[in-house]
This record gives sequence, C-alpha cells and structure tokens, in this order.
Amino acid sequence: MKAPSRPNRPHGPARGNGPRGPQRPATSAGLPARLLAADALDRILRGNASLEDAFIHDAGLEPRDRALAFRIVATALRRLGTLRAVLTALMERGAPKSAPKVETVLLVGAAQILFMDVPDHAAVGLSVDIARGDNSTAGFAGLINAVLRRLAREREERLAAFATLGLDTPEWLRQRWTKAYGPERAKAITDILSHEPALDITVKSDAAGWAEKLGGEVLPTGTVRVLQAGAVRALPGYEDGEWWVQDAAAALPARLLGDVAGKSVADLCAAPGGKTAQLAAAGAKVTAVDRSGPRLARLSENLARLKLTADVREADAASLKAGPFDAILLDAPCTATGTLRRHPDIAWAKRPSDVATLAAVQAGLIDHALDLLKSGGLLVYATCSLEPEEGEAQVARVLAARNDVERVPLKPEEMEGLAPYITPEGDLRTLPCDLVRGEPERSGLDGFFAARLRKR
Ligand SMILES: C[S@@+](CC[C@H](N)C(=O)[O-])C[C@H]1O[C@@H](n2cnc3c(N)ncnc32)[C@H](O)[C@@H]1O
Repeated sequence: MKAPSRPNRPHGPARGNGPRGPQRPATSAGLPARLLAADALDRILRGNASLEDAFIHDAGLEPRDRALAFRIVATALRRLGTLRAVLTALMERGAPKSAPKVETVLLVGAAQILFMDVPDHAAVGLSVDIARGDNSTAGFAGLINAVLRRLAREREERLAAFATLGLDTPEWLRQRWTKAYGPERAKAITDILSHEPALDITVKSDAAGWAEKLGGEVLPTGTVRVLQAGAVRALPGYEDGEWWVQDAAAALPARLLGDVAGKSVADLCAAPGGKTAQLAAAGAKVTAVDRSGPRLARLSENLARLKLTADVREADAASLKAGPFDAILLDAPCTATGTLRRHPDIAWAKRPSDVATLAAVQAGLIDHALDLLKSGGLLVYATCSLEPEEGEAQVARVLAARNDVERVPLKPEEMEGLAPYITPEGDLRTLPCDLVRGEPERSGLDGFFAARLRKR
C-alpha cells in the first residue's frame, strides 16, 4: 500500500477523540480554511476549474489558512479514487445525487481523517459545520457526521480494503506509462504521485545561503528544496524577489540554451513566467509570448516582484510575427501528465484523446518556432508530459521532415546534475519517480521532456 502522507500519525483504531454526535468543533478557527477547501473542491469536481484557478481568489484568508485549504484539496484530489471507494462502501445508498456538494464535504473530511495530520474531532466537526451552513447540505449533516465518525473509527481496515487497487491513477494513464517506461517504473510513478511534493524554488543567486535561511537543501541541479514550507508568500525572500517557485525539472529546459547573456531569446509559451525569469536573470533580452491575457498578467506580476524585465506580448505563438531570434524556448501546451504530483486535478480532467489533439498543436508550434529562429540559432522544445507523442515523437518527426534542423545532443558535463536524465539520443527525460532522496516527500520531480535543436 502507498504510505499515506501523514508521517506523524499511526493508522490505529479510534483514539478516543472522535466526536460523540454532531458537535461544535473544539475551535472554529479552522472553519474558513475548510469552507474554502470545500468550495474549491466543488468547483474543480463539478465546475471544471483547475486546482490553480480554484485558488486564484483567496477569499481574504490568512496565508496559513489558504495554504491549509490548498493542502486539503490537493490531498483529496491526489487520493480521489481511494476516497470515493472508501466513502461509497460506507454508505448503503451512496452519496445523495440530489445534493452533490454532500460528496464534496465528505471528501474534504475524509482526506483529513485518512491522509492528513488533523485530529479526527476537528475533521468531523468542521465538516458538519460546513454542511450546516449550506442550504443544499444542511439536511445531510447527520449523515456526514455518522459516515466520517465511522471512517475515523475504522480507518485502518477501510484503507486496507482498497490499498492495492491503485485507484488514484486513471487506468488509461497507468497503461500508457507501462507501455512507455515498463511496469516497474510505471508503478514507481504512481507510487510517488500519492505523496505531497516538497516546495522547489529557483534562486537568483546563493543557493546554499537560501537553503539555509529556508531550512531546505540544494539539489544536484541547483534548485533549493524545502519540506513543509507552509504559506509561500510568508517565506523570507519572497516579497524581496530573491527567488521563485519552480519544480526542479522545470528549471532545466531554459538552461539547455547555454549562455544567453545579451542574446535575443523568445519564450513562446511563457506564462506564468518561471522560464522567462530564468532567461531574464541570465541576462537575455527576452520576448515573452503567451496567448492568455490573465496568465500573462501573472507573468508580469512575477517579473515585477523579481525585478526582472521582458518584452511581454499577448499573441498566438503559432502565427507570431517577430524575430528572427538568436534562440527560442518553446515550453509547449501539453497534457501536463508529468506534473500530477503538483497538479493532481489533471489526472481526472484529461482524456486519452487530448494526447493526439495536443500533439497536433505542438507540431504546428515547433514548425513556426523554427521559422522565427536565426540560422545557427538554438530551439529548446519542452513539455511537462510523460506521453512520448508530446516529446520524443515530436523531435523524431521534425528531424525526419526538415533537413535544415539538427539535434544538438545534451552532454553530462554541461550542467551539474543533468547526467541521469540524458536519453541515448541526447534529449532530456525526467520522470516523477526520479531523484530518489530517501523518503518520498524529499524525492521526485516533475516529468519533463526537452530536446535541443539547431537551425542550420
Ligand atoms: C506549459 S505552460 C507554460 C509555462 C511557462 N513556460 C513557465 O515556465 O512558467 C503553456 C502555456 O502556453 C500557453 N499557450 C497555449 N497555446 C498557445 C499559443 N498558441 N500561443 C501562445 N501561448 C500558448 C498557455 O496559455 C500556457 O500559459
């Protein structure tokens, strides 16, 4: 069974702190975070919002409450298959169809009981409070109380019943990963997805100094990794623009362009700007292009906080008229199946047909990007997808179709920590189960593909 992400707490039988009936929580201080969690989870499961979008508005909460709400929702989504199976088994007639929000409230409560270090009485009592405060769920407060109390009492056997079934990863993804990477690595990927990832940050300078200030560690590639970071905005150095949040694997593609100081570099799918910031911090003259206005607004905010500049353009990169550029980074839109540790909503939002749809979009973007590049210029093509059609196959296609393009294979000596991720062809491939550093919470990184091409 996958180890649940609550290291300090054994999954023993009820510990005598469960509530004896619908009762007031010991403190209502935790209610705003749970209300936000239930609202956000409901918008994700029933309104098709993404995890990211569901938390764009912070409802005026303290950063600590907002961070807790986010953790609850991310945990519920990370363990959604197991939670739904456990809850269904506890309810003879299932969750009421007439009141879908009842299931949401149950998921929020069950995620805390089974997988988070939250006292049972708080998880149950606050869930009952959420239910009572909403007309559509108030009539089910008794049901919610009974189901969650029973779950807390029977935690161990309820979890064991579904532990080995792998319910938290959609079957179509598991099958794809088994085909692409073999059964062992596919299992390692699904295993790491059940764990909450650490906070990864890219620093402008002095990685060791920031690791010490933030209580983190420097990874072999230079990223600073922080465990149990809490509210990001409250951490030292955030407001001063000394660093930005960026997964260790996401920090690699921009660096494959080498020394970009003084060069004109187009970042063609740029928002929210993690790679734009890397390029600008390295001294490039960056043109940051994205077709999403709201996402570009976030990019501009991020650059302002970091005191970095770029020429920001809202445009479709597939038909952009600009350049020619010395170098181009194309971090193309993709299924993002490499990022499920940080974006567990994606596992349930994507469909098998999305792979081919996005692969067609990527092919068009690569072809146009090459047209915007100077002769001799480098294009780094990257996706945060585990699906070969969005990575390896794109490069094979373009190399077969165009004789003005060649691959520039990556070399282990060009960047510290890069060696384990270089494929026999000379591309970059990371998997979420890579970067094993002891316990799962310290390990892993996003699944990325990147290839470096030169226009002859
Ligand atoms: C993977 S995200 C980019 C992440 C970004 N490079 C970073 O490091 O923060 C893909 C981005 O592509 C943008 N996008 C999708 N299709 C596009 C197109 N045709 N032209 C420009 N941008 C596009 C999306 O709005 C999204 O912001």
